[in-house]
Amino acid sequence: MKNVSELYQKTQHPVRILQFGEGNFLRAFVDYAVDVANEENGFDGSVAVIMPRSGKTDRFSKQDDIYTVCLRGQQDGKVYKENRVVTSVKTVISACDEYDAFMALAHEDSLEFVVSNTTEAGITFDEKDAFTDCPPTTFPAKLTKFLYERYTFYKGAADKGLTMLPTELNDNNGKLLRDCVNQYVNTWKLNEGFKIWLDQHCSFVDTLVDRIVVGYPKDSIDALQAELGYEDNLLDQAEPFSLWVIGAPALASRLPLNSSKFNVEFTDSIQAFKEQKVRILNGAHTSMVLGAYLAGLDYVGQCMEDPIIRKSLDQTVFDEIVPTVHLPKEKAVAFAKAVYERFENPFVKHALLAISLNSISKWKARVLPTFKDSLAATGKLPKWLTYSFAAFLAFYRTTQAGEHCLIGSRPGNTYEIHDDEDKLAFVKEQAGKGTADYVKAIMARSDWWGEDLSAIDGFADAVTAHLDRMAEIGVKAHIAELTKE
Ligand SMILES: NC(=O)c1ccc[n+]([C@@H]2O[C@H](COP(=O)([O-])OP(=O)(O)OC[C@H]3O[C@@H](n4cnc5c(N)ncnc54)[C@H](O)[C@@H]3O)[C@@H](O)[C@H]2O)c1
Ligand SMILES: O=P(O)(O)OC[C@@H](O)[C@@H](O)[C@H](O)[C@H](O)CO
Repeated sequence: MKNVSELYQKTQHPVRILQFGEGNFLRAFVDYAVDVANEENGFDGSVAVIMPRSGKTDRFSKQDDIYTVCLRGQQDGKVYKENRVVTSVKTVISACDEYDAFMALAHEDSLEFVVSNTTEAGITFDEKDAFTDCPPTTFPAKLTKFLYERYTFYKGAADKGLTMLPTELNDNNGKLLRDCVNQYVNTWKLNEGFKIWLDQHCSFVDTLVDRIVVGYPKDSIDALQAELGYEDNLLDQAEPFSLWVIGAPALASRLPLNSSKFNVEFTDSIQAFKEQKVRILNGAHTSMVLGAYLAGLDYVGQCMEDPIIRKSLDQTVFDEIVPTVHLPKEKAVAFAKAVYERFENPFVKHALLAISLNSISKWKARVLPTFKDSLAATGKLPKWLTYSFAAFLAFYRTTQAGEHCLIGSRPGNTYEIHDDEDKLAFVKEQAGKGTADYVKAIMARSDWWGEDLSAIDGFADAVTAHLDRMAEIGVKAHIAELTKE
């Protein structure tokens, strides 16, 4: 079978976008949108991708950076199927191994935008980074060096400033990125002219993204390749739904990515979109998947078909999450119902284990604010969100280490637990203690949660009781029991 790159060729467009992150999400979202906009809207742009962490780029170069995005799902009550060969990626460069090539991109006359998705762990400041490092470790440090190179090369020209569009799911991602860059500028004592250029001619915009991307579909790849008639080792699978909310209405004309296949909303008020999406969609994922996995399920679609897990999700979403969303109730309910249809998508298998990655920072960002609002509004611990913390603790509880991960177990198999290594080391240390001590030790990590969760009245006892009951009758039976309370 021929490779996709033997059948398709890269389109030639000036590099308008620098992209930090080579992951599945950006390739099925931004690069896909650019590809469509080149065809439909005359965007005339290509993307230079930077791999922010160490790793090889040869899997991209072997295919001349070309790959297929396979969208599968329901739209307007009909089955939607699209196979699009994306040719908008001009190059993929490793910031670590090809530092000079990375810096040379700062001289590209046509460059206008910087997009990123480095996960919620990526936008951060590390005091150990030095200006002389080539490259420094964090994404914001690399970006600061890149911007400085551009400023120097173009002698501070006003029209060479860049617009940063981070897509990480952190709150106020644009501001967060700007703050990190400013911290590097100050720590590295970069010159006043650069500071002014950064302030006046560059901008950092908050954005919110929404599309379920499952990446390379290991289970169905043979059938997909047979259908396509070629081999594609970078194939990326996702749902048809797309939404990119960009917090700068003035960008609409410069970034014509809205098309018949991709939705972009330019608005001044991004926060309402963000709260609704992160609390309902991501919150539903994070509060459901760890317990559902321990109960024997593997994919989101299976959870939607399982009467017990489905009922637990209904009660979590409609009784506990939706009432905390600061939007008219009908709107939040309608959004939740649409999310359910996306979770039910029979064509895209979203693995619970994929969603389990980094559950500590996810529970903090995606569930804790809802938990606290619900507690404040009702004066009671929300039953399901309390249970979700216990499910997280049950999923993480193991003393067995693997390579850069922990090894957990459920009846019938073991599984890998991936999170920050220092967090996993602490969990492993505490896991062998008595249940109440294990719960308190994790809850007391204010540096993980932003506060000491064991200080919340009754929370530690309630979570301990859930863990005891799960151990006694099994996770599935415990969930079933809770649905009847
Ligand atoms: N997959 C989805 O459905 C989806 C949808 C919306 C948003 N997202 C967001 O996109 C992010 C990536 O998802 P993905 O599916 O592309 O995963 P992926 O594993 O395919 O890619 C992860 C990317 O993040 C980079 N990265 C990871 N840790 C980093 C760090 N500490 N510093 C710098 N770069 C780092 C990697 O180099 C890679 O480019 C997720 O965190 C999620 O918040 C994903
Ligand atoms: O991609 P992650 O690992 O940060 O989170 C898992 C899912 O909750 C997430 O990918 C959603 O599917 C996505 O945010 C939908 O837009």
